Amino acid sequence: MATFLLSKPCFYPHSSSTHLYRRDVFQRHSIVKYSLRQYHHTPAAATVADGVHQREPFGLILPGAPNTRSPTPTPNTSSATDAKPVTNRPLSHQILNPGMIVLRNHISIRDQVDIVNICHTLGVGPGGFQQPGYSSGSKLQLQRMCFGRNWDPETKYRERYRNDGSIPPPVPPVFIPLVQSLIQDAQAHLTSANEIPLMRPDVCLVNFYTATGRLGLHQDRDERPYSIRGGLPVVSISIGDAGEFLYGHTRDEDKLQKVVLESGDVVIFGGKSRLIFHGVRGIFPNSTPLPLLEKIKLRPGRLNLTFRQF
Ligand SMILES: O=C(O)CCC(=O)C(=O)O
Ligand SMILES: [Fe+2]
Repeated sequence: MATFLLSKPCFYPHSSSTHLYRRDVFQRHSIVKYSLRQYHHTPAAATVADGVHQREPFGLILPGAPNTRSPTPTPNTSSATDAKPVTNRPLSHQILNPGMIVLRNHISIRDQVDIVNICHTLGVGPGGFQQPGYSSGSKLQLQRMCFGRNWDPETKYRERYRNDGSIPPPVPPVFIPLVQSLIQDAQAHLTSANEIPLMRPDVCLVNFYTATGRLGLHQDRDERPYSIRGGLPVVSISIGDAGEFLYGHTRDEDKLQKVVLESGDVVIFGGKSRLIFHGVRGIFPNSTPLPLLEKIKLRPGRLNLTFRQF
């Protein structure tokens, strides 16, 4: 039976290095239990006769075996006890703005695999991935699935049903403690925990960008006033290919700042940055870490989950 672990980083230095190492803190749960028992009873499949849109299932995991190539050899200068994090990137953080932080490499490869598995299973089911668009016919340059509440570029959170007649699955419960522990990790780096308040995620947008994917500059401002005015943070997890993320308190492209988000990175923006403008300018193709591709045949591209409290 497949298992599901959400491990969070642990802030204690390894005895022989300044790198920080993870500790697994959550119990393993069954992904099969979550994805199949809980969610696959959602509404009947849409048909053309209903006058609703058909949708091609979009899977995150490609058929076939994962990449079994061993990672590029690196000179082994360390002793046997001097273990390296699996992606060779240390845990670190960067405060980007008041109320906005990036936690680097905070999602373990094992958890990334489990997150991909959950999003794949739900993504091919009712309420799964589709390319959002406008009534004019123009489309966003990504595949998207919502958890908890339907969000549409025109009707925002107002329409319960999607154009294919389905409703989104709820936020998988196993994500809730993960998101909350990420917020707590962020708070530990701030002068005051109030800069990024704790929240309980009940909605999430799950985006998948292929090599040509992107997302225009926008604010996440459609959640309830309680959430927006309270500065309850958006917690954004990136997996797969790296992406160039733009942000700033302005729409002026020249004044925006940018940061490259890699697999396992987490951006949190709340408090004074809750309404920050942000977008994804592009994807760096073939930049998914090999240790991830050795465990799961993730489709080329970038997966991003943004959790919010509605
Ligand atoms: O993909 C990202 O990093 C950002 C996604 C985002 O801003 C959104 O879905 O609202
Ligand atoms: Fe956003």
